[in-house]
Amino acid sequence: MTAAYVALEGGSVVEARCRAPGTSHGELVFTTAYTGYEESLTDPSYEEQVLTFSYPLIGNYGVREERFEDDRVHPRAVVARELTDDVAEWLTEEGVPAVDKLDTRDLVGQIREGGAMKCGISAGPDASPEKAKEALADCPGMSDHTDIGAQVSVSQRETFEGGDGPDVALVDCGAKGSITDSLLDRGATVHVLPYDVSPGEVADLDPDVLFVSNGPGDPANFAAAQSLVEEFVGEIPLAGICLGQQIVARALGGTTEKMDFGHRGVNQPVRDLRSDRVVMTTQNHGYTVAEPGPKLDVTQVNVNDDTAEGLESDDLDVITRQYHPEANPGPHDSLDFFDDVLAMVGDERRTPVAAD
Ligand SMILES: NC(=O)CC[C@H](N)C(=O)O
Repeated sequence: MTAAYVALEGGSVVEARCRAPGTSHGELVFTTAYTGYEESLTDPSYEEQVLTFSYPLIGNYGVREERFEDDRVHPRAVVARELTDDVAEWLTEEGVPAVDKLDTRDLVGQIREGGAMKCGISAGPDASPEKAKEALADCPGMSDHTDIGAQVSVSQRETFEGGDGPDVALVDCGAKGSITDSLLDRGATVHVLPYDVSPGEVADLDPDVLFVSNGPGDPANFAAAQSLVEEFVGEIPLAGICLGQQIVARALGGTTEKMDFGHRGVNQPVRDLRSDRVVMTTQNHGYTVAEPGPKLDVTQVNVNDDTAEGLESDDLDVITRQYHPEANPGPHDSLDFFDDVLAMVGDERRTPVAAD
């Protein structure tokens, strides 16, 4: 068995088996999702993180490109109890180190106790505990990645023609492909814009909706997208998913903070405060909105810890979600979010979550 080592903040080093060689580091986080590894591993929100799967067997239904959310793997390394050959080969081709045959239950327990932590990984024929520790010592904190948007965004506008629906300007801070697909499915035309697009370029486009995507890292490091929201709020309907919700909140006078270990999985319960309906949601975030600010109402909360899951303003035409209504992976219970976003165009806005 080719060796691998995972060095953790605090000094411990865990021995593992190499499934894809290399040296890497990142913020060690875990997802409890038991399916959807193809989607999670290609989700740009995991940029600069090392993803641990708490579910013990990853890869048992192969690797299919049609499930990918982007054209490359985003976590800097992958940790699981057991990775199949299919996934090991894929990650080897992608140059993303992967390790298995370690006690992921213990690792997840440590992250829950100590919070998301930095780690260093050394895997392959030349692997050593020292190399893993050196990689850990070089690991920046998540908030130190001050221009992380540049690593995941399109560099110029890409337009996807839809039907007769509205024109959506999607600010790509690391967008999952399923967000564009969900809008196209509803007849919208989607203009995918760089994360640092100027207000002038958006004004020239004259979209019907400004939509801020999900993405990696600290929302405080997306100043350009925040300025866009400040510029266009009240002029154009605004939507946001995950990082997008955090950026919109910050732009409208709210605050964000880092969570201990975040929410990552496909069964996070969310209560809509107006209908009292609870839906299961897909989540992947380590920051959260602490204060929504004076202009936004918290309309949905996480049942487990009461954090803000939905923010809205009827007056300003703003709807955002902290979770991932586009699913992929996970439940489809919240796909109607996209109907609600498009319904802000014109006068026919519906109640965001219908009571049963
Ligand atoms: N999925 C996302 O958009 C993640 C948002 C942000 N990077 C966080 O960790 O909170």
